[in-house]
Amino acid sequence: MSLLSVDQALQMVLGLAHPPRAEDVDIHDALGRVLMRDALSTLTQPPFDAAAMDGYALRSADLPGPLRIVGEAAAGRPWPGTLGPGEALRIFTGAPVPAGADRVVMQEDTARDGNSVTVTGKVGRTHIRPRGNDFAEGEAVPAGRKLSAVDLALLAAMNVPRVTVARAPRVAVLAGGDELVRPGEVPGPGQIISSNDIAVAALARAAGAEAHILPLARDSEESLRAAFDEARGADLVVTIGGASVGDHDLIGRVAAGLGMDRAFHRIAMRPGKPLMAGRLGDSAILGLPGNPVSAIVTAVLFMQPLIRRMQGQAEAAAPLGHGILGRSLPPEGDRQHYLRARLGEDERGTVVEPFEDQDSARLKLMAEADALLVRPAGDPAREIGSRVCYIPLSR
Ligand SMILES: Nc1nc2c(c(=O)[nH]1)N[C@H]1C(S)=C(S)[C@@H](COP(=O)(O)OP(=O)(O)OC[C@H]3O[C@@H](n4cnc5c(N)ncnc54)[C@H](O)[C@@H]3O)O[C@H]1N2
Ligand code: MOO
Repeated sequence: MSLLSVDQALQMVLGLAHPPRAEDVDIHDALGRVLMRDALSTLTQPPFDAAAMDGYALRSADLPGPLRIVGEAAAGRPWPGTLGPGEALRIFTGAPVPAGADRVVMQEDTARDGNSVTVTGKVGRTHIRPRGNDFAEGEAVPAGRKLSAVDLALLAAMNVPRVTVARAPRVAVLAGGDELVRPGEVPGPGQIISSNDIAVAALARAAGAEAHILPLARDSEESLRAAFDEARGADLVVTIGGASVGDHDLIGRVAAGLGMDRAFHRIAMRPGKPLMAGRLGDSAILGLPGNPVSAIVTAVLFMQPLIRRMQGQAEAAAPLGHGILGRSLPPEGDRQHYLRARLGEDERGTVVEPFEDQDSARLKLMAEADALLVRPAGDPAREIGSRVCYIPLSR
């Protein structure tokens, strides 16, 4: 039987997402959250025609003067009058431009003599920011948007102190294996440090989740059942390891015993063939392979998109870039291949240079990669300079 393609598997994984749940949060707490309702500006910005430069507000018809200075306006200190013929107002950036004036002349282009000012330079732009030229009352930051630092500033300027966002999906990360100990502990004979759960939880958080790393499970059904019990209530349970065909690969068996409705448990992907997905009670479940690179690649390709979809993001899949191949490659096998690669630039554009060694246990090489070069199953041999797709890896 042929294995599911990566695209088919991704659609099934995205289908595991529950509809996003709404909560209201203060904008201070909204970084990286996904808006569920349009956030509507309660203000127009600027609220008045505003000076864009320090200088003098005046009437173009009076140029070049001399003009009589009748007062002063600064940001937060408007001048209440109307400018008459032959008059100028000393004005500072951000101040309301008074009625009657149609331009601000920079002070560098003027000569002042006591209470009068003459324009000495060439006048060009009006240096007035018209009311509403940034945004108008009622304009929206649209639903579906993942809020950046700049978006938070925009919401603040719009006087929107609270927003309705998708609740952060709760993700429980479950690593298991008798060989694993925690960072800082001293590994015994045959033991290594558990690293995958650290990366997977961080990737989950980067996609907007609240991630919780469970205690390390041992290679026994009892230990795994206890771990699943602790994961109860999570929107998504992500297991790591124990997914392949070895005698100790228990995850699938234990999850099945607990009633998991499995969507698939192997896909045509390299690395990452032993990927599993399904549903366990109210939780989605993703079983990532144990090899460090395989766990991280499948987390980027499946877990992060699922977390994004759980927050209502339409564009959930990992983004694709296009570039030029930096080294020749032999024909591909029957699984879609994600090769760790470095990105460079030359006159042809982005150059994608895959590493020679693609061992899925080499974490340090993975850490040196900027991108995953994507090669479809059955891709023929490729020459240097071929056009290729890649998934950028954020640092
Ligand atoms: N006979 C076969 N053997 C294997 C196959 C296969 O198809 N037939 N597939 C290989 C592939 S591909 C992968 S990927 C691995 C996946 O195996 P598991 O998901 O069952 O993972 P484990 O056996 O538990 O571990 C594999 C490897 O990764 C290390 N590991 C596990 N968890 C962590 C962790 N949290 N942090 C760091 N390292 C971890 C573990 O010690 C093993 O070295 O199976 C191949 N074998
Ligand atoms: O499928 Mo494994 O994930 O190649 O290392």
